[in-house]
Amino acid sequence: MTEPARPAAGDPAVEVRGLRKTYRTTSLRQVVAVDRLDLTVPSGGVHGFLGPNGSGKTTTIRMLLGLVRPDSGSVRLLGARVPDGLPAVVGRVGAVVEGPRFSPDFSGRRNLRLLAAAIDVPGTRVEAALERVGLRERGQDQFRRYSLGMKQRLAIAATLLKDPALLILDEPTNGLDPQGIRDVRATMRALADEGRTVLVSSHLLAEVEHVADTVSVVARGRLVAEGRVGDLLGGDAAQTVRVGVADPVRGAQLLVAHGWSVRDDGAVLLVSGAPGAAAVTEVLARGDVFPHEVGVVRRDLESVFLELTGSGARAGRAPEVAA
Ligand SMILES: Nc1ncnc2c1ncn2[C@@H]1O[C@H](COP(=O)(O)OP(=O)(O)OP(=O)(O)O)[C@@H](O)[C@H]1O
Repeated sequence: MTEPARPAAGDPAVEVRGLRKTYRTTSLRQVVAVDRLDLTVPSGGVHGFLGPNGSGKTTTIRMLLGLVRPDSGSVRLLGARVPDGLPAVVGRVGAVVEGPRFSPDFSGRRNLRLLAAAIDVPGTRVEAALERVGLRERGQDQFRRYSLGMKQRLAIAATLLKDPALLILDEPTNGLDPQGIRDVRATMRALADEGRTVLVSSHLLAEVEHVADTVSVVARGRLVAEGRVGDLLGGDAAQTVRVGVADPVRGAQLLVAHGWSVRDDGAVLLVSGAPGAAAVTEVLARGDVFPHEVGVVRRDLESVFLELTGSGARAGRAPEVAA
C-alpha cells in the first residue's frame, strides 16, 4: 500500500466549528440534533466521539461526510472545507456509517474484489486490506457465515481499499460480543499505529476507553468535554477517597471545613477534591477521628461521562423545541 496521505503537519484531521442541525418531526416540532458543536480531531491516533444515544453523533458524522447539510457552522476534513472541498479529499477518507452492504452469498474476498473494481483501485489491495483486519484466513468464507464482528471488520477492510488517511467509524462495536469488540478495537489501534486517524463514535465508553488517544464527549448535540483520555481521568478531581469512620457526621464536618466535598453513602464517606488518601486521614486524625477503612476510588471514563452528560442515555437526547 502507498503511504496514507495526511493533512499538513499540525492541522487537525477534522475541524468543526459552530455546527448546528435541526430536524422537523412529523408533529412539526423542531429537534435540535446538533447545537453549535465544536469538534477537533487531531491528526493521527484514535479519537473517540462519545455521547449517549440521541446526542447527535450520527448526524454530526453525516455532516462531516457531506451527507447531511448543516443549518450553520463549518466543517473541514483533512484541511478541505465540506462540502465544496470534499472531492479533493474524499479519496483519502474512509467511512463506515451504516450497516455494511455486501452480497451475502459471495465470500468476503470476492465482495472486496468487486468493490475494488467498482472504485477502480488495484485488486492487489484486497489481500492487504483483509490482512489488516485479520480476515485473510477467512477471506474465502461466504459473507453470510461471518459473525457480526467479522462483518464489521470487512466493512473496515472495504474502506482500506482506498488507503485512507482518515477513517470515520460510526458505532462499529454496536451489538458485538466481547471478542468482536476486542477485534475491532485491535484493528482500530493497528490502523492508527500506521499513521492514520481513526474517528470512532460510541455511546458505550468502555468500548473505546482503552483504545482512544483523545476523546470528545457530546450531550444534547453539544461538546461537553474534550482532551486526552488520561487528562479526563487524571488529576485530583478524578479521584474519590473512601473513608470509613465511627462518627461520619463529625468526620464529614472536618473534611468539608477543609474545602472538600463529602458524600455519605451509608457505609463510608466519599471525599472528592482531596489530593489523596493521606491528606484525608491526616485531617481526620487532627480532629481525633480515626478511620477504620481508607481507599481510593479511581474514576473510569464511564463515571466522568455520566457526570458530564447528566447521567445516562435519557439525559443525552436532543431537546425538542416548538417550531
Ligand atoms: N432524519 C431525522 N429526522 C428527525 N429527527 C432526527 C433525524 N435524524 C436524527 N434525528 C434526531 O436527532 C437527534 C440526534 O440523533 P443522532 O442519530 O444524530 O444521535 P446519535 O448520538 O447518533 O444517537 P445513537 O447513538 O442512538 O445513534 C435524535 O433526537 C434523533 O431522534
